[in-house]
Amino acid sequence: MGKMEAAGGLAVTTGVDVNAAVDRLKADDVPARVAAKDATLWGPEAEAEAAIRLGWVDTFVQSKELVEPLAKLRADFAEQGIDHIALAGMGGSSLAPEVISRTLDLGISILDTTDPGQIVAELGEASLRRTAVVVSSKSGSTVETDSQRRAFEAAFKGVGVEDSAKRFVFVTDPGSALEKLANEQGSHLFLADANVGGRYSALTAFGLVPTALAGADVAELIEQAEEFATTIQSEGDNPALVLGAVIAAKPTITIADDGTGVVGLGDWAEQLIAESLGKDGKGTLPVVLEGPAAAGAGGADRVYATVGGSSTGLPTGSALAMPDVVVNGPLGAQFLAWELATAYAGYLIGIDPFNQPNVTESKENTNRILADGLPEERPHAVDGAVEIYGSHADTVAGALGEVLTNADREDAYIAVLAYLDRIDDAAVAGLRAELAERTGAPVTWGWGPRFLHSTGQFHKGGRQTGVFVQLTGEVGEDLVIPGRDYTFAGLQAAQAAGDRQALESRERPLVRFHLTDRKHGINQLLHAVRELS
Ligand SMILES: O=P(O)(O)OC[C@H]1O[C@](O)(CO)[C@@H](O)[C@@H]1O
Repeated sequence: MGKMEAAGGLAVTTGVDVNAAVDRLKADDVPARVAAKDATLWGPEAEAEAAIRLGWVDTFVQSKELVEPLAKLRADFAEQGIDHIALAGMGGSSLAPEVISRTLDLGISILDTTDPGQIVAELGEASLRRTAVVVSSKSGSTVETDSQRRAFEAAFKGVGVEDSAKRFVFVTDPGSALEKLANEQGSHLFLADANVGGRYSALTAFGLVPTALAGADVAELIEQAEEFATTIQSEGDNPALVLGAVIAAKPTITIADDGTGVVGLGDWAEQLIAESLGKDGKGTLPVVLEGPAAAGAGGADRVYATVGGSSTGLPTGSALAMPDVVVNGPLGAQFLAWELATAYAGYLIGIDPFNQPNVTESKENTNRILADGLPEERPHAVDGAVEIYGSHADTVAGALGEVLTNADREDAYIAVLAYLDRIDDAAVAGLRAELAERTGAPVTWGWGPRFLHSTGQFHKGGRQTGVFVQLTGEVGEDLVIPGRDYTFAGLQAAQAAGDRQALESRERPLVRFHLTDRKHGINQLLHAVRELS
């Protein structure tokens, strides 16, 4: 399948012709300049941010200091009968732990949501008694994370857990409100390297604290990164350089696990690529696939990547869609390789890979809605358990048909944004592949509010060709957020409405399906899409 470059335990094999881009990166000395943390590389406007965001290039070496204290804390927890880890965190503060947890089968509960049902499900008494909660936030002020922390605190107290502050492990940057709170209430505290942005923080305290507490051998992950780091400036095989050129090569990159041992890296890489590269009206759109050769994997406008743990570089994808690039190697090496590659792609595309200028807009809209109330909206039509907004159609099938028509133009992509429970409502994600089968456009799936910290940046800051489908749903059991005058359902609805306003202000088509009964509504959506040709 074209050429393979392998070094430091990781192999990148690709049929995409990236020779010119790789030559440019080499001629401009980009690998050496990134290794030397040269903040001038992405231009004068990016310099100030880059100066405080390049720590990830080697900070994993310092991360070794975490290994012993984390082993001790895990043993202390075990002595107290605490053997389950829940993680409250969004975006870069939870996506790397999720990949590590899935790859090593650690069973960490990741709460990157405001869906009340998903949170209530974590608060059962039996599970609470054996749970420690890692609260991870670089800024210390992310609303979802803060709300989740408050819910756990109240729940621990509610079931009579003594000294509940000691059930919390905070991971944050020095000087944040979370650091202050940890010190005030006596919770466990791990401070992260402030010179690493959230999406580049996999091998810092953010990636390692929750996973080590759940039993991961994080020393091994660090060693894998260290081995791979020896290749950064290689004049010979340089897999990260090739991967960077591949990421920059086409408007879209689709990503699937190849089934050889790294599970779910696509969700993490999605945030890294979307927030780093989706801005200034350009960038690469990442699309996470359900598996090898899923619908919409390949196409002239996209690079299809598979990721696996085996270092043989042999793809296991079906003959239906052979990958354009195969990235094989252990997880620690994968993290560093994709981070380097994204920074290189930013250089090639001419984008600052360290800021996320459009993320705040939806957050500000949400805050305003929480203060002033939800905007008055009436559905255009009601079809069974589904209210339809933002469409001229009277049926779900008709409205989905409009989505396909809107996406029937060069450069368009479809984004389905589901503010639902990604565990209980998981079946609805089948909509992505169904839409992908029926259109030539890339189709990306996002669970709200999780995607707001990932592809949300691209949708508002990248190429303005998105066709959006927003899904919201009635809530069964709501949950108060202690100390706040809104509930989780209120926050979730305000986030959906805030993002809707941000997208609509760009005059992008957005149809919203509100499920008045989630199970029935999901069945209806899936049934309706299958009726479309
Ligand atoms: O770790 P924090 O500060 O809670 O931020 C979580 C996420 O929110 C963002 O800042 C913006 O969406 C991401 O870049 C980040 O990973």
